[in-house]
Amino acid sequence: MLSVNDLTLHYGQSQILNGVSLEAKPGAVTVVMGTNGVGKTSLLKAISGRHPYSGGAVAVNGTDLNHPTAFQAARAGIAYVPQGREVFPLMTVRENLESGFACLPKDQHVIPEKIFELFPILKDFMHRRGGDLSGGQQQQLAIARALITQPRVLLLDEPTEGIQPNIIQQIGRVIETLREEGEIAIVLVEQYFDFAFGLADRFVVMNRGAVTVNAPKAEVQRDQILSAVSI
Ligand SMILES: Nc1ncnc2c1ncn2[C@@H]1O[C@H](COP(=O)(O)OP(=O)(O)OP(=O)(O)O)[C@@H](O)[C@H]1O
Repeated sequence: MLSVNDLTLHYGQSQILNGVSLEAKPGAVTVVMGTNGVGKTSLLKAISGRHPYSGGAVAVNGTDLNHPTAFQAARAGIAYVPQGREVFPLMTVRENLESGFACLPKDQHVIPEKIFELFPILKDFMHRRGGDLSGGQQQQLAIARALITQPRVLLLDEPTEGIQPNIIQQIGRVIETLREEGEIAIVLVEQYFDFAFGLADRFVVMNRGAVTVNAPKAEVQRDQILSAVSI
């Protein structure tokens, strides 16, 4: 379980997050939505240790991570798939996957067969360079690399951006599979409304660095969320 409590974040003098709180439970998809620039990516960066937060707390299963570095957050079970994927272009698919081993003990440096069940294309392309894959394949590689770290929390930043429809469907099925397995808390930042709405168990809507809606799907109307995230 991921708990974010009263998180604030600044870039220099600009305050971007103004006390964000949310919880994400294992086996559930928590969708974070909001218009451009409200702070969704900044929130994921703060949770994953990619940018320091100024105040508040991030905890996994009740343990406060206390301003973690990216490595410490990964060790604590937080995996982050950034917007734009950040696949290593000159490294092979295998090497990209193996980079996820960095936060695991040596005896766990094995790529689980489950990765190839979720993403069969990666098995065929193990020796291709990351930069030679299509955008959709790179997105699958980025999610697979995150799963290699055996996370308890998976943060996905706009995984459908610039991806063709059939791969978006595959990514949706992977998210559903992870939800059914019930081990990982999934936090999905997504602008593709129908994709996000279809997968969501809980909605967090942000506006200007603050949470304006935080509710389970059963308690919200589609149009309510749609109007909250439309300009
Ligand atoms: N490194 C940075 N330095 C200064 N300002 C930044 C930095 N990164 C983001 N910002 C600003 O912080 C605000 C929030 O950006 P952020 O990327 O978190 O929003 P977002 O909701 O993810 O937007 P989008 O949907 O466009 O990705 C924006 O005004 C952005 O310009």
